[in-house]
Amino acid sequence: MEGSGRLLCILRQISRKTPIYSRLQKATYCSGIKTKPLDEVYQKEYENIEEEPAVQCGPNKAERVGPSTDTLTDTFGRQHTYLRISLSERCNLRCQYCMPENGVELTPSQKLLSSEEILRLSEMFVKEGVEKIRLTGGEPLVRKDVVEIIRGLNEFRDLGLQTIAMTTNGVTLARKLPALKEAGLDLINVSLDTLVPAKFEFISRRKGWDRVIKGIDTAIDLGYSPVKVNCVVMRGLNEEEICDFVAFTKDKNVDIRFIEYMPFDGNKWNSKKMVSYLEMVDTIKARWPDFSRMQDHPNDTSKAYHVPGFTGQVGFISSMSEHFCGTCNRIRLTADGNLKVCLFGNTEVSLRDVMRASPDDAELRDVISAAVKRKKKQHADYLEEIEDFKCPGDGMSMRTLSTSCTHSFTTLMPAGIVSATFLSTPQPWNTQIRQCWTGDEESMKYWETDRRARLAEAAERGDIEEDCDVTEYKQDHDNYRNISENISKSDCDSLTHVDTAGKTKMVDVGYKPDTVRTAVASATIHVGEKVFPLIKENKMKKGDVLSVSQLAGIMAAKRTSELIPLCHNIFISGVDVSFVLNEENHCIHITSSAKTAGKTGVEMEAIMAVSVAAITIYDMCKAVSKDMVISDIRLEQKTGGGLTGRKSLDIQLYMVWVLGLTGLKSPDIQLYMAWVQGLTGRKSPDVQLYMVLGPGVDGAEVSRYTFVYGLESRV
Ligand SMILES: Nc1nc2c(ncn2[C@@H]2O[C@H](COP(=O)(O)OP(=O)(O)OP(=O)(O)O)[C@@H](O)[C@H]2O)c(=O)[nH]1
Ligand SMILES: C[S@@+](CC[C@H](N)C(=O)[O-])C[C@H]1O[C@@H](n2cnc3c(N)ncnc32)[C@H](O)[C@@H]1O
Ligand code: SF4
Ligand code: SF4
Repeated sequence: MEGSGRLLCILRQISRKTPIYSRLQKATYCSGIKTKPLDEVYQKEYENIEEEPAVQCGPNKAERVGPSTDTLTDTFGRQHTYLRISLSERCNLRCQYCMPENGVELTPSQKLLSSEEILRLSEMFVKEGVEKIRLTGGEPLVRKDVVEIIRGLNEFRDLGLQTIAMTTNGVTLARKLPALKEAGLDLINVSLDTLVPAKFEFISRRKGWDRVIKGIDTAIDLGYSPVKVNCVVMRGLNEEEICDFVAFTKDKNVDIRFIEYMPFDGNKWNSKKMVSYLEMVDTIKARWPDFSRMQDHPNDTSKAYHVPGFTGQVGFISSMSEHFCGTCNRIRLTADGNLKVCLFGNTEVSLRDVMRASPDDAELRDVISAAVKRKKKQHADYLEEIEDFKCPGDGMSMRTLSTSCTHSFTTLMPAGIVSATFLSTPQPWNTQIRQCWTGDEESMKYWETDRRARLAEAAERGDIEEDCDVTEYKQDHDNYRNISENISKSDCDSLTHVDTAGKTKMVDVGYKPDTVRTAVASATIHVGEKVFPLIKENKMKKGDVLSVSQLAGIMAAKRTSELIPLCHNIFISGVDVSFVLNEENHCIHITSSAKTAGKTGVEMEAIMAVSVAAITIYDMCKAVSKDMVISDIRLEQKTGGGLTGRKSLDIQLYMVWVLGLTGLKSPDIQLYMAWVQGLTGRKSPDVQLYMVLGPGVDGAEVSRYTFVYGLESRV
């Protein structure tokens, strides 16, 4: 709807929502060109309009919830009644999808907004029609004057401010929330991406899971309802926890909001890591078929759902697959005082400079109005620029890729019976994630360098928040060390493939018991500077190099016995191939893991997988350059084999759970682990856990414990 039609619509909205006629004095044409005051031109129409239900108007069907003035109305008729203020650029976590490991470059403190400046700007925004202010960041709670700021905002209720909200990582929430509430905080959103403490540490590169849970519980205890919990879902990292998170809403009044992973500068986003809203709904419906949609609130970013009978609810923030720009009512203020009219927009205008130059609000209003009028219709333009972004129509291919991820477990719940399939290998969890979290070189480096030293450095820099226990960060991380440290080098004392007469023979493994065996292999292909960017940006004419090579590797592993003469044909229960791109050296590191439950090992399959994946990369890229070198094909580690294997399992534990978790919790597993550690003298013993779960036992819960301890578990 263009011109006067849209304007009429706006007028209808305003008449419905705004009893104060004077607000109309400031309204202008939606084209953004300043014109005569509305009362002169459209008085007649205004008078003829009766109150009526919400009208969706304009090409974007903008829903007006608030009576913001023209200053905050954009050219698409969207009224911006929701201001998000970043209180700090700093953060006490380093979530991989959000911040680089060493944090962001910090603005000098004199350039940051003081609390007085934040309050002055807020007051002006509220006078212009902002009804909701959300404090965010960085991490808002690292700001020392946060309580004073909320107290100051609370003074603006009479001016029209209805809601003061905060989004926090929750690490220090439990302690600070009573004061925040007393100062006037109405709503709280807490971010939590995993229910597995050790995984939390991997994702956020800091400890603190238990603190966040405590923060959520404190918020519930203090009467916040619902407490919204934000979970960014990333394939290969936490997607398998979606149902666990839904189960979390069974008895807790929380609103779990699954967020589609969004691309931001340098956060290594790629479409394969993104799990779309519809895919998540499918996953949940497979377990709870009556999982259903609820009524959304206007302007909500999330689509509300629930499992009937559950206390809490679920939401999906589908910024990528189904954007909600049409009803956008948000603007943002950065910690250094820039106004950002769109989360994805590049344009920012400094309100700080205008404000510091003049005590008069009029100039500020003009600058804000001009910026709001420049706001684009939606962020799709930005997404189209991201070559890797594909609409979730191709969700199937994403799903296909994810099925090769060996560490993930599925929790299958046919009515009343709990069973779970655990495919994790007996390595510390971080190694498993490293294999699955493809292409993330930064994470690889992180685990490979001495984190204690780096944490001490961070503490010295003051990067770690004052009230976070630094000593906690410095704790020994032995638990997470790669198990390969503990596996002695293969004792090649005899060559079993050659018989005494020097002829070849296939070793009879018939007498060996079936045991679970895993192998990890790696290879490197140096592709050179011409080819590297084409692979990285997925621009190779022949197709998606990494996806094709991944499939080639997996297929090759399955056919190893046909190609290597004396190899046994074994049943492979899982195989995964992943890649890490090394920009500096223009090479790709390929890792594979293979798994079987049989009489002989799977290292040949793992080695085959990386070899063929490397050759396939060569094949896909040879038209661009033939200067590629495949090197360093090797076995990284091998586990399993029971008492007859060279790198034998330390122990197999059998456990039976029939009475639910009351009788068996994390400490029990800890106890067993201590016992096995004592028995074997190894810090990370190689343990296979067989579990028989009875009805009423939460398989997912049990799996979390075993996952944390890096146990191989079979149910
Ligand atoms: N596209 C887009 N996504 C946003 C915007 N604001 C928040 N989000 C998404 O919503 C997620 C959760 O943000 P929160 O800080 O909890 O805020 P919120 O969802 O607006 O909170 P409510 O006020 O409870 O609706 C973010 O991680 C983003 O993914 C926005 O302006 N545009
Ligand atoms: C940037 S954080 C700031 C507030 C606070 N530090 C926190 O983590 O809640 C606000 C929200 O943005 C989400 N977020 C950050 N990076 C994201 C990304 N790449 N994709 C989707 N959501 C993201 C976070 O999970 C969090 O819920
Ligand atoms: S806690 Fe929030 S601001 Fe900090 S790194 Fe994580 S998402 Fe980003
Ligand atoms: S991307 Fe921009 S326009 Fe779209 S909802 Fe977010 S802030 Fe609004």
